Amino acid sequence: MSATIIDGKAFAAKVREQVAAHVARLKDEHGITPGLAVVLVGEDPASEVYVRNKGKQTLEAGMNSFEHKLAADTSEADLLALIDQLNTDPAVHGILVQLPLPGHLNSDLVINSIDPAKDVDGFHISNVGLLGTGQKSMVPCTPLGCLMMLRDHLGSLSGLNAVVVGRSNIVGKPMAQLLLGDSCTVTIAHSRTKDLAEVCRRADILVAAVGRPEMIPGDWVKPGATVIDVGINRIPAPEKGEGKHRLVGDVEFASAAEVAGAITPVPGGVGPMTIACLLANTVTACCRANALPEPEGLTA
Ligand SMILES: Nc1nc(=O)c2c([nH]1)NC[C@@H]1CN(c3ccc(C(=O)N[C@@H](CCC(=O)O)C(=O)O)cc3)C=[N+]21
Repeated sequence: MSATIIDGKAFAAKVREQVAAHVARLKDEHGITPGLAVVLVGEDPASEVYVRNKGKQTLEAGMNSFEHKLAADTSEADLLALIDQLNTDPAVHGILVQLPLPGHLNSDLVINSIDPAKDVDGFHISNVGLLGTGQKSMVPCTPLGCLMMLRDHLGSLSGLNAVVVGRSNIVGKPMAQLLLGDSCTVTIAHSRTKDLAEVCRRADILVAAVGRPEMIPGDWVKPGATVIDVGINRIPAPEKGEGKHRLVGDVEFASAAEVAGAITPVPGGVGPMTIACLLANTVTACCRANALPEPEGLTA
């Protein structure tokens, strides 16, 4: 293995320290405590673990955490009423509605009912439009975390060929916008892309966000490239015992690490950075709501 491992877990811990320091200052100097509300509809066990981790890290950073767990059959009207209440609650600076929502709920409608200033996921159409036009916005947490790691590792991204594999609204598209904002030449590839391997081999920066376990082998990676693996896929691991699972990314780590200049591992890469950026976005939203200076280095 020749690649540098980009330690997202350690990086995320540093980001959380910066967040905590800023939160302490907001409390001391202004008597303000940032608050994050997380809304979970239904009882997906994986989501519950994730929501619990977010709540724990929010409190550890000195912020308030408000968890709202609703039944799987909650009506759209009830969910919209809760969001309305959170929109007007001055103690709530950030609102996250855990996705995916149960099928009977229109997630576009729900997301777009969140006050854009409190939309710490950056999924509201108004934030999407602001990001796309290079204006100040709330930036989606996963792509923001990827950008922080890329800037930290590479310094300038200017002029580099970036290939984003995956075109989702939550990762692929906003990631492409951020890379364009840092003057990369950006290609968005996806499952229908012709000669995907060739396209990937041109990438100085390869971001994999397709959600298919180990889909990208090492021989699709340009020697020396920086590889960001967004995938978090749970696959059976009979070698660990019956019914056991392990996490893998969208990139075949062992072979890619032979070729890449740097690579993020799964777990311990993009995942922890996503949660750290959620906390960072909550502080940013709180500062903006109170017309106070924003934390430096924690926004795009
Ligand atoms: N509105 C909304 N916003 C989200 O940001 C959002 C969401 N809905 N729905 C669910 C997904 C999933 N997600 C993860 C974040 C961090 C880890 C993470 O920290 N993973 C650890 C491993 C955790 C483990 O061991 O299971 C790691 O990669 O090292 C995982 C998953 C955010 N999501």
